[in-house]
Amino acid sequence: MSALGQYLELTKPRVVALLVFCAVIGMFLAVDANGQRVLPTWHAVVFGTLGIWLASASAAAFNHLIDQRIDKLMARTSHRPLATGQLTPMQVFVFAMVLGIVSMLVLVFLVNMLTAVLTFFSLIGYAVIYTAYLKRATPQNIVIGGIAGAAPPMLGWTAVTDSLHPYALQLLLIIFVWTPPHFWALAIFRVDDYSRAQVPMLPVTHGVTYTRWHILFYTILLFVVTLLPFFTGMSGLIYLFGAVVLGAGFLWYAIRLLNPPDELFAMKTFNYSIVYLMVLFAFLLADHWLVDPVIQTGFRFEPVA
Ligand code: HEM
Ligand SMILES: CC(C)=CCC/C(C)=C/CC/C(C)=C/COP(=O)(O)OP(=O)(O)O
Repeated sequence: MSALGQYLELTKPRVVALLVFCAVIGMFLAVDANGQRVLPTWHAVVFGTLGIWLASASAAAFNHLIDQRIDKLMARTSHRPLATGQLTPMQVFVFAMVLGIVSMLVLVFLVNMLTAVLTFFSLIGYAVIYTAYLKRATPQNIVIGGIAGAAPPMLGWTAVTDSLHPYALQLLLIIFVWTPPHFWALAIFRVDDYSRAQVPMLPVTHGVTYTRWHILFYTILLFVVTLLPFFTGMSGLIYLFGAVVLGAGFLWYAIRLLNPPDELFAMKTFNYSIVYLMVLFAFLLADHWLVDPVIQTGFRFEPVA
């Protein structure tokens, strides 16, 4: 792989693509203090996206740096630039720092301080709190660490409005509850990797059966949490339809995973989780802009004056 390809690999491009997709949708879901739709300025969209993307890429590069010992031991990650020695730790450190600093400059000077601060906490939350500490400390690592990965729609929202709205926190909550079934499905498939590297992921510490039940529990919780945008008046019937159909699909996978038909089923569940989140957010967006708010149902959130 070319040097450019190696650096690109450090940024976890596919994961970060979905993070940024959710952030951009967060921008286009923003409402003002009166609950009216806000059309974001091109300035907020371009620089907000750039800043959030650079910060996520920086966090991903720091994760490569801190996890190099673990990555070398796992089949899934053994090809990574640091694991193979194609890049040096110093190169990765400088790259991660440059991305992080540029992202902060963009957000502080071209977006707003609130988004910069929240993005900074997300970067530290993933790169330091999750990677350097939680990942090695507890099987609840990805549940708690999931808060950082769940932040992007909220960051997109604040990039546009410069204020935090309960609706934005609802979007964070959706990704937060989605993360455990997303990750544990993969961890079941890769349990040998994690046990070889002695990372205390749930299937290693508590076994695969226990993890399957946890996936089902979080998938039920996710089904309930994804109804919130409808019942708080943030979204309408188009979204409700999408959330119920997608959620029923996820439940089908989670229930089947208790007695999987084949070895690959956990991986299929993991792949579904990614399609699920992408399409769910597309439904939020479509619902927000395609339907006249007057015919939306549900209860509209009334801000406190
Ligand atoms: C703490 C939270 C999370 C953990 C522990 C986690 C874990 C993982 C792992 C281990 C992979 C496999 C990566 C690879 O093989 O390269 C993965 C893939 C992926 N994750 Fe997550 N994830 C988390 C949160 C998220 C979030 C918040 C998003 C997006 C909103 C996301 C989107 C994706 C995507 C799109 C892939 C597929 C990448 C590919 O095809 O290579 N993840 N995740
Ligand atoms: C600023 C901001 C929004 C930051 C969020 C950063 C970010 C890239 C979150 C995604 C979460 C993720 C890929 C976790 C996997 O880490 P892992 O170490 O468990 O997986 P690995 O073994 O594939 O490295």
